[in-house]
Amino acid sequence: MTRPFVEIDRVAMRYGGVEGTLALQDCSLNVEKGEFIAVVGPSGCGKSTLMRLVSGLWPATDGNVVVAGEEVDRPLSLVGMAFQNPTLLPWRSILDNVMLPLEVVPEHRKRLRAERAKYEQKALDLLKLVGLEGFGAKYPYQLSGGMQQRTSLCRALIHEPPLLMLDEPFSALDVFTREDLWDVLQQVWMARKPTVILVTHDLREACYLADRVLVMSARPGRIIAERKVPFARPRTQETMVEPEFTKLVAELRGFIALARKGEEVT
Ligand SMILES: Nc1ncnc2c1ncn2[C@@H]1O[C@H](COP(=O)(O)OP(=O)(O)OP(=O)(O)O)[C@@H](O)[C@H]1O
Repeated sequence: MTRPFVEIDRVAMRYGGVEGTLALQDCSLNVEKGEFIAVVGPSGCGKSTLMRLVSGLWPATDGNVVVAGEEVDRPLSLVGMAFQNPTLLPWRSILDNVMLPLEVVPEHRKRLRAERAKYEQKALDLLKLVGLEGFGAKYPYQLSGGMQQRTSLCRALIHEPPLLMLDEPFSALDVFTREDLWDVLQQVWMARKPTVILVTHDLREACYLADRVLVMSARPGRIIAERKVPFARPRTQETMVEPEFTKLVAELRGFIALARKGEEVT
């Protein structure tokens, strides 16, 4: 049997030393290669902390994080990330912001030098895919928040990372833009099958996009429930009005309500 692509084994994370905040405790989960999972849970339960540990941005206080068979002990280069706040570099054009991972990840730098035109075209194609054709030469301040967020999604995808870590990437967007981007992400996932970990507060988003939804307890966070999402792909607006979809969303909402009260999910 092949190993899961991401293995999180009884991880704990405490910020600020022994007296500090215990964000995660006894948190375990596995993600298979090419699987799309969503992590949901009460506010402050440690979802972003979990993302930081898997990306290697913080070391765990206890337990093990293994990605692609290797212990995570430094920031991973095989990961693409997008967060709620797009954090574009204001002095770089939109195109140059999208190209950034190719410049900072050593193994891409050489390829970029040899084939710049090809990668620029790829960045422009991604911008087109998210509805930003013609905006490559603009600067972040010239774009709306939603457009900046779409740029940040392109930046996460440009180097075709095998692992995509998305921490509430759509939460600041209006509902129409958000649902458009769900379809873009679904399209990218279906075409390339990266392994995806998506943190979201939006249960419809989780059920629209993921193969499996994992529910976290209140802080210190750990996984307390999971549900497979059985709907065929590509999922569409019709999927979201199916009774089974509504039922799944309601069930997950019930789990989170219990978690917020510190009660067990059975
Ligand atoms: N850098 C930090 N230093 C100290 N405490 C932190 C730090 N980052 C997070 N925390 C604390 O760890 C706990 C978990 O935070 P985290 O951001 O992981 O939760 P979350 O589930 O992503 O929250 P939300 O749903 O509100 O986005 C919180 O109590 C938070 O205050």
